[in-house]
Amino acid sequence: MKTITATELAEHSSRESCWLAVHGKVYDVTPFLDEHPGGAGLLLKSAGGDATSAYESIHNPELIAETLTEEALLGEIDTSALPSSTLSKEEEAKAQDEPEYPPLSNIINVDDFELVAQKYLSPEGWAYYSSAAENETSRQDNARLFQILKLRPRILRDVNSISTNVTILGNESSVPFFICPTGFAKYAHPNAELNLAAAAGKEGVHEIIPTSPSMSLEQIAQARSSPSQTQYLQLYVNKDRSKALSLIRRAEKAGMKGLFITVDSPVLGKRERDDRLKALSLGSDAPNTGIAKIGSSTLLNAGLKWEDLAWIRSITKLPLVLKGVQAVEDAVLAYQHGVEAIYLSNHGGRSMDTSQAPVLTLLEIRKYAPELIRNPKLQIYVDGNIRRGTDVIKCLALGATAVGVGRPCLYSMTGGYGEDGVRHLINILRGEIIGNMGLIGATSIQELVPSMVNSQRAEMEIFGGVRL
Ligand SMILES: Cc1cc2nc3c(=O)[nH]c(=O)nc-3n(C[C@H](O)[C@H](O)[C@H](O)COP(=O)(O)O)c2cc1C
Repeated sequence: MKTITATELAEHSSRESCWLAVHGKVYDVTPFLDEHPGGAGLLLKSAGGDATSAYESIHNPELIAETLTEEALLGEIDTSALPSSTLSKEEEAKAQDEPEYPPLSNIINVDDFELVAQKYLSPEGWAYYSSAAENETSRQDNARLFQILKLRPRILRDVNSISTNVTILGNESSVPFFICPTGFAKYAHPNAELNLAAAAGKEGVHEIIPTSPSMSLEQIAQARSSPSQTQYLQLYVNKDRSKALSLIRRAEKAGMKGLFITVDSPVLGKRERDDRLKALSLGSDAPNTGIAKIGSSTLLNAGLKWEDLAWIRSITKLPLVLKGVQAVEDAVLAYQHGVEAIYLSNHGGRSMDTSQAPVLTLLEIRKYAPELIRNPKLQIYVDGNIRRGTDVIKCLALGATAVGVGRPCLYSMTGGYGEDGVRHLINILRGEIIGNMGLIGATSIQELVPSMVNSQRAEMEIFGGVRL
């Protein structure tokens, strides 16, 4: 392959001729400038120089080969000849002046991690992680529902020995919560999904890997701490069936134990904080494009239908979960279509704003289709602002098998905490679950029963017009 010098590279730093170096290879991205989902401005920022860290902070290493034509690859460059940092003087000064983050022993609840994340993350990273759709009403409502559900502790039961074990899709988990799939984990830590995998394995927790992680599925599978560690793949079913099939085959080969098919985002929710920030930083030529749009442009499939489940079922033996069920009617349909589990979620409020909180959907199912609750053929998972052990206990008592934790897992890696931060987060939640199970009078998850939750106020919000 041809060798390109740093001087030669630097000569191509304009819209008319834009070359970039990524991982020691030089690409001519001029014809791709206007197709880049993040806008030409992002590419031009690194034009004529090394774009590796900018590329890596967002993209999966495989994406470049999948996206650019063979002709775009011009040659190799000796990376030691390139300037070691593309940071501006102000950015370098800021980096040296990094704020100190508290030791993990000072982080005593899940929300403490959010405060660190807000300080640590770049404005883009913070907007992408923390934002939700439109007025962010659903994100806030997910939290409000947990506030109006009240607990009814039972007394004088021997709670000396408490077990939090559950079985999720036939696999043992030490706790009734798992790590949700989340994209762009590298904003939080350079080792991103490797931290999540290692921490989950050491703590006996399951994790769901997103369709488009920031490193390859195979690398994440290799980060397991034991071969029996449980990982699942979240699937945005690609419009192109051959691509969907090839990802499913990779998931099987990499030992994933189930497919979580995301169904709450046929199109992308309008994330205004995310879009606004990108629009500002890229200037007037930028499309109205936040990180979410960049990441999802090739993933979402607006044409996906119930009938497509039969095709997925026909090509794999992996258990299927529908992630993003938001109404009892769809819970019943999912059951009729024979999926192994439904996952009640509004995507952390990031898809449709004012969509009801998943725990309200759980109450809706209890009211209209109680036969689905604790049904041996169907597990139910819930997510959306699970931040306390009591939130977990409320969902389980009302019939969920397990719950998902999203943003906090990303936040827990920030501040340089990495894998230790994720382990600390898991143990904070585990401790709160054990403590509150003791207080409520339950020694196992099975002993958490609906009468331990006073859901009367929340039930007044259940939709009255359901016809099944
Ligand atoms: C930054 C971020 C990225 C996400 N990426 C995905 C994704 O790629 N696929 C998916 O199914 N859900 C994704 N989600 C949704 C989560 O899986 C989960 O449903 C939600 O975050 C749960 O709410 P919580 O963050 O309040 O715990 C993402 C959420 C966040 C915050």
